[in-house]
Amino acid sequence: MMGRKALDYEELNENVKKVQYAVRGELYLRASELQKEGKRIIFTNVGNPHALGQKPLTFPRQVVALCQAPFLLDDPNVGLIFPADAIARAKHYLSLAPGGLGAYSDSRGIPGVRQEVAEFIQRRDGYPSDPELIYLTDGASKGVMQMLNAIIRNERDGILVPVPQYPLYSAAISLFGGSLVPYYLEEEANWGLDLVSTRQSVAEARSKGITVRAMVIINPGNPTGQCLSEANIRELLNFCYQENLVLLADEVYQQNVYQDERPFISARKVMFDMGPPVSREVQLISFHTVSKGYWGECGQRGGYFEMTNIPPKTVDEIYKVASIALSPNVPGQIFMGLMVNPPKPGDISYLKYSAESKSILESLRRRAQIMTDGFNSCRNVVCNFTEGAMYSFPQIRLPQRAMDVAKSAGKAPDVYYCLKLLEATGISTVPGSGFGQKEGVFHLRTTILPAEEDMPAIMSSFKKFNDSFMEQYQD
Ligand SMILES: Cc1ncc(COP(=O)(O)O)c(CN[C@@H]2CONC2=O)c1O
Repeated sequence: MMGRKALDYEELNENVKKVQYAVRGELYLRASELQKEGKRIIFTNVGNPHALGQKPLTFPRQVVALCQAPFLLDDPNVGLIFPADAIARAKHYLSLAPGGLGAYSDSRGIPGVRQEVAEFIQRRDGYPSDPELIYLTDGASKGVMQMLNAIIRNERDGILVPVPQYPLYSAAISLFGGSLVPYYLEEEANWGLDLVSTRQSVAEARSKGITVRAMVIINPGNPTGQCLSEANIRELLNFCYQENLVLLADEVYQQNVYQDERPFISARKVMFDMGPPVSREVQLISFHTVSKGYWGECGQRGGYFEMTNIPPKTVDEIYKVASIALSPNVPGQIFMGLMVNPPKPGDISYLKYSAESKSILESLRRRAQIMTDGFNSCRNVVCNFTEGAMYSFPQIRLPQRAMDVAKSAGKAPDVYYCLKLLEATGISTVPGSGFGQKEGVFHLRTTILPAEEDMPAIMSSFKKFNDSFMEQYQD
């Protein structure tokens, strides 16, 4: 009888078996089953704009199409189909990528594209940025995982993560064998940050022998949608300075802002505005992606992280690890270059690019309002407005009887509710338990991405389900 094999379940790395990732968890799997049975499913579980009908921006696709098929550039009719600035840009990127899109690039990404990212950051923040400290990655996820892997040494290393949080963080911390140290966002304060309770969380972790090493902020927030004010970010930077924490600033939704009171401001800009000692001492990693914003190019897997105040020897180690994967995907890098360096006023494609972008962003803003109002029209639902990002995270107040029935079915109350919602309406959401929430309080996360014309019908379908659910289970 042969002994167990390395890839038998029982023999797997325990960290692999422990890891959870709710965005594609039980609800998603059930929704996929129902879809196979022919039920119409509205997949609002993932912030995946093009999967819900959003059209890609024209200019980037024109440039990448020409980069993917450079023989088109030799066609005498190419100018009849592609605008001159797309042709010029494609030639520019092909000159930056020796061997074209089929060749590995530098493990940190194409230098010329990293230069474009540095110039974008300089324009955005008003402070110099060094392309040598910017690494292009296969989506922001890979950058986040690489940095967490570098920081976590063992299970006594803690990472401060906002709760509710985007489960990439809990999953990666678990996978790398570290400890998640939660800091709770205050729903009643519009998902605001409470540093007093955060300090308590750090003190409690330290009393258990945890070394808190880094703090994650997600701004704008996922799933909560809040936008941090400049004052909030200053507070956080002072906190990281005092507690000697690395700040991991996840800013992938920086283009997705739907209110004017708190426009996006980067952690890096606030840090440099503060000046020394904070601007010299706090180690900061900032993340961005082409998956979000009004681009929504999730499948292209374009992302970057920028390192600030990181010692050269550490940068060398980060480079070494990046080299293991040889090269970030090259098309994704070109999408990143195009996103940070889009057509400018006067360019042939500027008007079209600007009109397309504006239309998407304005529609997202309207959809955020429609969804928030729809949830708040239900007597047992309370929903903060989606100030930014792409999600709505309503609190669902459930009758005790519903919670008892859920428990007897072996389900968390919000999982039970979301499964019933899915079966009744085809709306596929993620239960709040997948993001973390305070004890006894239940939420669901959906996206504001369904087509605007479908939104009213979706919200009335939700309200019809919710009201009948409440009637069925009222105490
Ligand atoms: C806060 C945050 N950071 C990073 C990522 C990863 O982005 P990349 O595509 O660049 O790897 C996501 C994706 N958001 C997931 C995907 O869709 N729904 C979500 O909650 C995210 O929400």
